[in-house]
Amino acid sequence: MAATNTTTEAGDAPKNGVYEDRKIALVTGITGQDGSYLAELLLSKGYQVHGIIRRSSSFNTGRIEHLYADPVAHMGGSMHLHYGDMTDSSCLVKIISEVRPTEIYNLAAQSHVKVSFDLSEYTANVDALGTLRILDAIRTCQLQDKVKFYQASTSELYGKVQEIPQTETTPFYPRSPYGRINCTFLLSPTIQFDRLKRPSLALFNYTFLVY
Ligand SMILES: Nc1nc2c(ncn2[C@@H]2O[C@H](COP(=O)(O)OP(=O)(O)O[C@H]3O[C@H](CO)[C@@H](O)[C@H](O)[C@@H]3O)[C@@H](O)[C@H]2O)c(=O)[nH]1
Repeated sequence: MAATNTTTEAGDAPKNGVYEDRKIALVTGITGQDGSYLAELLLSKGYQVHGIIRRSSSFNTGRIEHLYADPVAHMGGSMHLHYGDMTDSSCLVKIISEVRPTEIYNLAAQSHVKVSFDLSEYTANVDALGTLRILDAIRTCQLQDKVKFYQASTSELYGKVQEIPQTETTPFYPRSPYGRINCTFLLSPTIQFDRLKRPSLALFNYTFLVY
């Protein structure tokens, strides 16, 4: 896998401060199940897609290799990968300032419920603080009025469900560190950025609730 730092098109200065004509998406968790499907969809819609991936000694790009124009050389096309980590604020600021995305999709997560009991501190660091780091990076790059932000959430918010089916008004009842951490960051964009366009979706195996 060759992670690139391509910023030529993405880093173009906005005309009169307007970014809306550009379709540049930054996807965290792009190597995951949902991130890879999202990247595929965005590319099919003509987006330039930038993904943040963690360094790994074993290959972790199996789900997105077909999205390169040249899958053998891992090059070409509209997908660009950047090494980064949700626990590293400086790399998030650097990537966002270089890419200057018009849309950010935060799908990176320690998403395994059982593992969230075993690694609760790490899960909170990546899932909750990682989200705050992205939001802070958007503000540091002064993009809060220009970027649309999407936060992936989870049906684990409802853990011990209080009503069936769940709706936007169903009370949360998380029963795992993963679910509880998702409750925390679901509220954080509201607190930090009144003006940020920020849909948050609880993902229900591909049925979506929009907040
Ligand atoms: N860059 C970066 N990526 C990370 C980090 N930690 C985890 N990731 C990435 O986050 C992705 C998680 O992928 P999966 O484990 O396959 O999870 P998923 O099923 O796609 O989960 C997504 O959907 C869930 C709901 O269906 C969400 O609840 C979850 O938060 C996530 O967005 C992977 O690409 C993983 O490498 C990190 O610190 N840095």
